[in-house]
Amino acid sequence: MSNTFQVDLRGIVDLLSHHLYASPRVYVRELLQNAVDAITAVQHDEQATAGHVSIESSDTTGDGSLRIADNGIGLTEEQVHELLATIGRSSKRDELGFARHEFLGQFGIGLLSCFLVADEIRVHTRRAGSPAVLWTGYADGRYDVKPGPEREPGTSVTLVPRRGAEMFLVGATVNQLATLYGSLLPVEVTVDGAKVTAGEVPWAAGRRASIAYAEQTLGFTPFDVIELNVPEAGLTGAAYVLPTPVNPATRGGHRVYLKRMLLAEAVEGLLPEWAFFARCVVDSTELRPTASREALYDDSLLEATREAIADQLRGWLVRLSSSDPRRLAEFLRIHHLGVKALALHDDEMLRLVEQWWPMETNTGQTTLAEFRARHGLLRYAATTDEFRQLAAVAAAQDIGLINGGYTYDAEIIERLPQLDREIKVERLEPTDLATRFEALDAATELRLRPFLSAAQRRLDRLGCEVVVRTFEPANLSALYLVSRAAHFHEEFTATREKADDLWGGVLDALADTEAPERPQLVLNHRNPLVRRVTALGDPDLTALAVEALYGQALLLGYHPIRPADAALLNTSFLGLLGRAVPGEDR
Ligand SMILES: Nc1ncnc2c1ncn2[C@@H]1O[C@H](COP(=O)(O)OP(=O)(O)OP(=O)(O)O)[C@@H](O)[C@H]1O
Repeated sequence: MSNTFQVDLRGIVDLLSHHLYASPRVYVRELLQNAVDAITAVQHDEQATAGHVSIESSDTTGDGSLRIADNGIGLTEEQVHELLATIGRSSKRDELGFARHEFLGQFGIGLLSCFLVADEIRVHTRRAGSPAVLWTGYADGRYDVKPGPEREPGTSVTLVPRRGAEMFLVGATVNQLATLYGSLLPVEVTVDGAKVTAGEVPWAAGRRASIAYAEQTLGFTPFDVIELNVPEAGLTGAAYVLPTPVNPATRGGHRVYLKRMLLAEAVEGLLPEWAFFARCVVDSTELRPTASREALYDDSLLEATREAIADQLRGWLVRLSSSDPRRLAEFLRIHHLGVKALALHDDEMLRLVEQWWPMETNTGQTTLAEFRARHGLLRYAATTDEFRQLAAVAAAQDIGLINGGYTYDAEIIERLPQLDREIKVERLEPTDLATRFEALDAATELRLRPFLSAAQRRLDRLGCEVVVRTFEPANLSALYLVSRAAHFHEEFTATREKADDLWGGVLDALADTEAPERPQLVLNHRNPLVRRVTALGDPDLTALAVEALYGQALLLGYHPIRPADAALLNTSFLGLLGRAVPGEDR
């Protein structure tokens, strides 16, 4: 024996309201959609008069109910039984069950959303050539059908509000919702007699109208407007470039219309992540909604559309670079983070950054292209700290240096040879500069030996090696240089000290057997103060001065100050102050 499933309507309505639809407000959208589809259907059938949808809110009906009337195709009694009373049945699918292209609806559940705000739905309908029918559906799952009063072909749906949902049916709310969802519909819609449809899509009405639309609906005056056109998705629209920076991690949503009915105001997935600098408003005839009609169905067409829009945005940037570089520079000032993120995997964007984005160098702000033209290669410091340490010394020795420490910059520089094998890139490390330091002559070296060993004794416990060299600029007294290996070793030792026995054992097994070079304090013998310090006769004062130079070099290079360093800075400062202030202790 075969039986038929029973459906508990209350359960279904509960499911829809809590899990499918974001808010009961969507009932206006579903009703509008049915009315527009009915008009579309009649326009396909015969030579029809202009379609019209009129909504009367509870302000006009006066009895708390809402009525929406269309002059669409209407239903016969047989269709009423089949379509209105069967959940999931829709006239908008073809024999194979695919959504028919010309309609907005497809799932056969839209009318149910009215039960989110109504206890009772009355549908008064007539198909041309058939008698009028009155169908009444109740929230508890019952419905009845009887002959209705005479009327023109078409349908009117009346909602009797549920207790507590009356506010969804009042004029102001209904007007706001009909405008939100339906203002671009190709069929005229009125609410309590006032027209809410605009006719033309705003991005087709010229640049000025398009900008005014962005100001009104998106709340900003765009930096620029890019026209969008993706024929395979039947998509037209505009991408509005944001006039202020946004966090690349926050995903911007886009305003999407499907067949001129608003899908949602913050749809994700329409643009690739890198294009966070644009907000789009688009209308598509081919993209599909999810059943909630609040998001786009993620299929291969959406993917192809995303790529096509990405191409159009990329094309805009490239065009700007050739036709209006100053405007491009302005754009980059606002959105450089996004463009740089994109440059990490997109050659065109990489070229754009190389040509147009000014980076910090030790000879001022210049683009990578200019830098390369001047210095022959791209020499960079990988962190801002390293750059600060090296910039002045490198400049004094006529070595150009780029600060690769800002977000993405080092990766961008490293990726450039992939674009053009002619481009040479070199990472400069603090210790690389040591080779440019000149050794002292033998006599001076000999003379400084006692000073050096005293200084070394003083700094041994801090794990630092003291050397004296001559280098430019002369006004720089001392540099603290840490190689990458030494830097790693410092971190490693700190971890080993904190680790428990088991983990410590593992770390020991990993440790390099050879001790790495120690950090160096390089004193500059070209600096007059350093010369005087090396010539001091007083051992206590020498020690204080060496410690002060060490501390100053740490600070200059933005090195981390360990507790031992802080203690040393403190004693040397107070010691020197003690020496400098005249008078006897009392
Ligand atoms: N105003 C109307 N005029 C004519 N037929 C209508 C009207 N409203 C509903 N119908 C009929 O009732 C059927 C069911 O409507 P319902 O809104 O539940 O689903 P749908 O519009 O087919 O799909 P979706 O769930 O995607 O909205 C429709 O397919 C349509 O045939």
